[in-house]
Amino acid sequence: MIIAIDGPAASGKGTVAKKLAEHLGVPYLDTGLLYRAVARDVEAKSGQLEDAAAAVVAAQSIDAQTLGDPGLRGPLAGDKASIVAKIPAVRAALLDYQRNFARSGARGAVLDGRDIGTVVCPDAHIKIFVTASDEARAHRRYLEHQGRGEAIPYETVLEDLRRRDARDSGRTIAPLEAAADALHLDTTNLDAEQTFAAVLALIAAKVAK
Ligand SMILES: Nc1ncnc2c1ncn2[C@@H]1O[C@H](COP(=O)(O)OP(=O)(O)OP(=O)(O)O)[C@@H](O)[C@H]1O
Ligand SMILES: Nc1ccn([C@@H]2O[C@H](COP(=O)(O)O)[C@@H](O)[C@H]2O)c(=O)n1
Repeated sequence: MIIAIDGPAASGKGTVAKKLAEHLGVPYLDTGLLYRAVARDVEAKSGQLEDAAAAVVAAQSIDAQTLGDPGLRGPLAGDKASIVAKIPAVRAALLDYQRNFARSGARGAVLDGRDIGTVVCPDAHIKIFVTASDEARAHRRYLEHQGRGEAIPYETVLEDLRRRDARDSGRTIAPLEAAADALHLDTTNLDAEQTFAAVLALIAAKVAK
């Protein structure tokens, strides 16, 4: 069973996707890391995030071993990722990687991102679009930064999130949007455990249909 989980930044999709994959015993891919890695590599090579040719080379040579790089975390890496993510040839170059991953698990896989249900795995058995209010998402990310000892003001975090969401939703190719057949989950008033329980309930209801 392929499960596609999409949603805006800090909606909690990665947390629930990872937990779900562990629960089901299937592989999990955080596809945002691919775009973050492309931004890191293109910047190291050409210094220009908008250098489409260099970005495509970086996308074609993604090294899974480097996706755990702590330098890929954080708001700056996310912002840079959203710049290379607007380049159509980069998205095309990452498609095979993501689709091969989705097919790699004998019993399925869980992928999270922005376009998994719409573009990467349009035939996914389950699609979930996770949202939360801007303020709830910013608060979560603010706490996350604090936990890492990074003192970023809440207002800055909120502005960063909104700017990135606008870029992701407004791009012409594979924008952040729910697939027509996605199940929607608003996690504004749910903690991570409640979100996981809600996702399991959505899946059970869909499978029972
Ligand atoms: N339901 C929840 N309630 C409160 N906090 C949550 C919830 N889900 C996740 N979190 C916390 O919120 C932060 C963002 O969660 P997460 O990284 O899963 O979001 P995301 O949607 O995958 O973000 P991104 O797309 O930027 O990677 C993390 O610190 C996480 O621990
Ligand atoms: N399927 C995806 C996943 C991510 N992106 C872009 O990467 C940025 C970083 O993603 P995170 O999930 O790690 O925050 C994101 O803002 C998108 O621009 C994408 O386009 N498609």
